Amino acid sequence: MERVEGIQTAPEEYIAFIEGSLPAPEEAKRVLILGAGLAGLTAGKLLKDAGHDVTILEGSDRVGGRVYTIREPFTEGNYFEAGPMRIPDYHELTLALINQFGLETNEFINTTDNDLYYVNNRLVRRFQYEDDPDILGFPVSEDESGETAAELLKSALNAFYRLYENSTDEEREELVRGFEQYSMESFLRNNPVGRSLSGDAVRKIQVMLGIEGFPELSFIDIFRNIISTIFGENTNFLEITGGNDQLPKAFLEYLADNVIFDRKVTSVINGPQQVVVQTEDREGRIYTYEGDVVITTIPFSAFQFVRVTPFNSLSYEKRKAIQTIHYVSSVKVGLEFSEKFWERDGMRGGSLTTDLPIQFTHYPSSRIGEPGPGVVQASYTWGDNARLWESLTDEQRIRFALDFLASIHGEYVRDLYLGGASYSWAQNPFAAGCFTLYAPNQAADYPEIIRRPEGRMHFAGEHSSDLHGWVEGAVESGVRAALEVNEAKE
Ligand SMILES: Cc1cc2nc3c(=O)[nH]c(=O)nc-3n(C[C@H](O)[C@H](O)[C@H](O)COP(=O)(O)OP(=O)(O)OC[C@H]3O[C@@H](n4cnc5c(N)ncnc54)[C@H](O)[C@@H]3O)c2cc1C
Ligand SMILES: O=C(O)C(=O)Cc1ccccc1
Repeated sequence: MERVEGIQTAPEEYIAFIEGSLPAPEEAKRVLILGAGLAGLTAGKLLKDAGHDVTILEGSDRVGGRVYTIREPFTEGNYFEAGPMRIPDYHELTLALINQFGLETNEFINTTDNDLYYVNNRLVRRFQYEDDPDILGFPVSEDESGETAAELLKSALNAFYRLYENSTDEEREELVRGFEQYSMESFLRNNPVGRSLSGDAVRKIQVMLGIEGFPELSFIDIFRNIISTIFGENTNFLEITGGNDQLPKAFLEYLADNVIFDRKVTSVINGPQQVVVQTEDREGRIYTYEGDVVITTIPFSAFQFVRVTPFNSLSYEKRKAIQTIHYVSSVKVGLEFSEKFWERDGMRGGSLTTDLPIQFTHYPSSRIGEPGPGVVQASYTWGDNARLWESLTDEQRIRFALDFLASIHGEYVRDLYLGGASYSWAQNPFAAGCFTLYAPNQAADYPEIIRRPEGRMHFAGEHSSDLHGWVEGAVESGVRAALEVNEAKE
């Protein structure tokens, strides 16, 4: 499935702002930025470069937010990405930042013909499955047999896909409004513009394309953010060699004087003359900061614990969006082994897809062929599937993930196991979820409501972009909010 042109592309001039600078402002402002994730760091750097007085208040003790590379307890420089692992090579703003900071990248090998599928107790390779799409035993209907999940999905989406691809921006807005009522599952089962699929064909798509975790969520948002990207046939991905946390850390070198850690924001006074932000540190000590404007990048899930006054300084719609925007959960488990056994099993990058609770396993794309220990992202789950793992302790997640890997690669891998780590984003109070995916009936009106400034408050973060769940969405929103503040007249 090709990526639809115009999806996931930021405004052209944003690259110029990142590579150059914002236009000179009429007057410098005191800017308070809430959150030192990629949105806050991007906005902070642009506004500092433009001459504003920037303070970034971060609740945790590190920059990066959902960009989080876990390095303990792994050995020899190994790590696993608890957050982003892959950057599409057309996410130009993210690539511009990576290049600006001189960071090295390597291909993230998202899929190979050797990919493993372990479904309905059958273990096959991708080339075998593509040769015989019924090999995994989904009881699809007669006219649905002989088609892979991607082919079934493409046939069901084609009409909408063509409509969307050949539409102007205005026509796309109408399309979004016309189709926002559909969940992924309802669209596929009762297709308003094309082929409807049986429940078992939908199940095959959900398992094989990993969206079984959230079939009840917005068809439009899943189409825009997953289908034409991750499963786009010609999407190439990259990763930052040595860990994706090097991008936020590179920002910190430049913004060290502007970021204040251990400052959990508890309230914002969005006043007519200025803003006042109150924070707490881990010992409960209160710190208050004054500014001319505030940019909040705090995920709207966690933002519900921040008191904003005067109450009417935020509109009813904004408060409704803060309270009702949907966040998907996610849990990842990384396991280190003394040998890269997976390479002997033909896995050099690529993935395992399974109906077992681990859902997705991703094999390393770097240090391939080098002797010594390696870390496998043994489990990556979204939505309902992630909730299974949230119920477990770190040790239980590691043990279950090891059990499932051993059932696929052989019991001998247990003897090679060195150590592991897991991470649940729903259990991080500064994220309270993994990323935004709209529920039905949110895709048309929410974008404008979420991102529009109100009073002296500006809103950035992946939730405020149309690239939900991507670093690119965070960066794009940081540029937009910085531009708004830079141009705002007092
Ligand atoms: C599991 C997972 C996998 C992902 N995979 C990919 C991928 O492969 N490719 C990709 O491009 N993107 C991926 N993403 C999405 C990407 O990580 C996010 O879109 C992006 O990092 C969000 O950046 P942000 O600045 O909007 O938010 P965040 O990174 O969440 O930053 C918000 C900041 O605010 C801080 N904060 C929160 N509450 C408070 C408070 N009350 N007071 C003070 N500070 C506070 C947080 O600590 C955080 O530092 C993934 C995300 C997850 C979780
Ligand atoms: O690439 C990934 O793993 C992501 O998390 C990106 C993403 C974005 C939106 C929905 C699902 C996955």
